[in-house]
Amino acid sequence: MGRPIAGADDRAAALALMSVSRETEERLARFVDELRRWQAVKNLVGPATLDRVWTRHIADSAQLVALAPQARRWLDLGSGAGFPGLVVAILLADTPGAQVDLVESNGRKCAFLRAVSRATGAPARVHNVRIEDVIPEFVGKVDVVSARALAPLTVLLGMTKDLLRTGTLGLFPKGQDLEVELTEASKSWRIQADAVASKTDPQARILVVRELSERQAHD
Ligand SMILES: C[S@@+](CC[C@H](N)C(=O)[O-])C[C@H]1O[C@@H](n2cnc3c(N)ncnc32)[C@H](O)[C@@H]1O
Repeated sequence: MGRPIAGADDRAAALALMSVSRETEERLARFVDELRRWQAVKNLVGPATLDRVWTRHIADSAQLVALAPQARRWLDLGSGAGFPGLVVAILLADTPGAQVDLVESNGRKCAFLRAVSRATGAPARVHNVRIEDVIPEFVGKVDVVSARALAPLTVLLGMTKDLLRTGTLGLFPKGQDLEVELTEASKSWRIQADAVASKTDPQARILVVRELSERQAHD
C-alpha cells in the first residue's frame, strides 16, 4: 500500500481486497475490537501497526486463503496475535471440516487467541507450546503450514521439513529480502516454490512451497 491510511478508510481498503460475507466481516470486526481492547494492557502487536490493522494484518493474512482454496486443515506457527492463522480460521468458519491449529509459545498471546476464537466461533485450536515439540503430531495431517514473521527461510524450512516433504503446502509471507533468503536456503534445500505478489504490500511476496528435499553432499 502507499500512504498510510487509518480508521474507517483502512477497514474499507482492506475489505476491498477481500471477498467476505457480512457475517465474516462482523467476526473480523470483533477480532479487531478485542485486539484493541487487549492491546491497551497486553501489547500484542507493534503499536505503530494498530492504526492500519485492517490492511496490515487482516487483509495481509486473509490473502493466503485464495492460495489454497481447497485446504481445510491449516497449521499456523508462531501465530502471535493471530496472523495469519486466526484470520484464516475466521474466513473458514462456515466451511465444513475446517480446522486451524495455532502454535504459540507466549501464554499471554495464547489467552488472547483463545478468547477471540470463542468470541467469533472460529474453528481454531490453540497450542501453548514450542513449535519444535509439536511438528511430529501434524505430519500427514495438515494441508497447509503457514508462518509469518517467524524466522528466516532456512530456519523455517528446517522447522517444517517433515511437513513439506510429505505433501503439506507451505505458505510463508516474506518481505523484500526474499531473494537473499532463497539464495541462502537453496544451499541446503532443493525447493519447488512460487513467489506470489502480496496484495497489501508492493515490497512483499508470499512464498508458496510445493516440494522440499534436502541437498546431499554431492549436489
Ligand atoms: C514476530 S512474532 C509474529 C507473530 C505473527 N505471526 C505475526 O505475523 O504478527 C513471532 C511469534 O512467534 C512466537 N514464537 C517464536 N518462536 C517460537 C517457537 N519456537 N515456538 C512457538 N512460538 C514461537 C513468538 O512468541 C511470537 O509471538
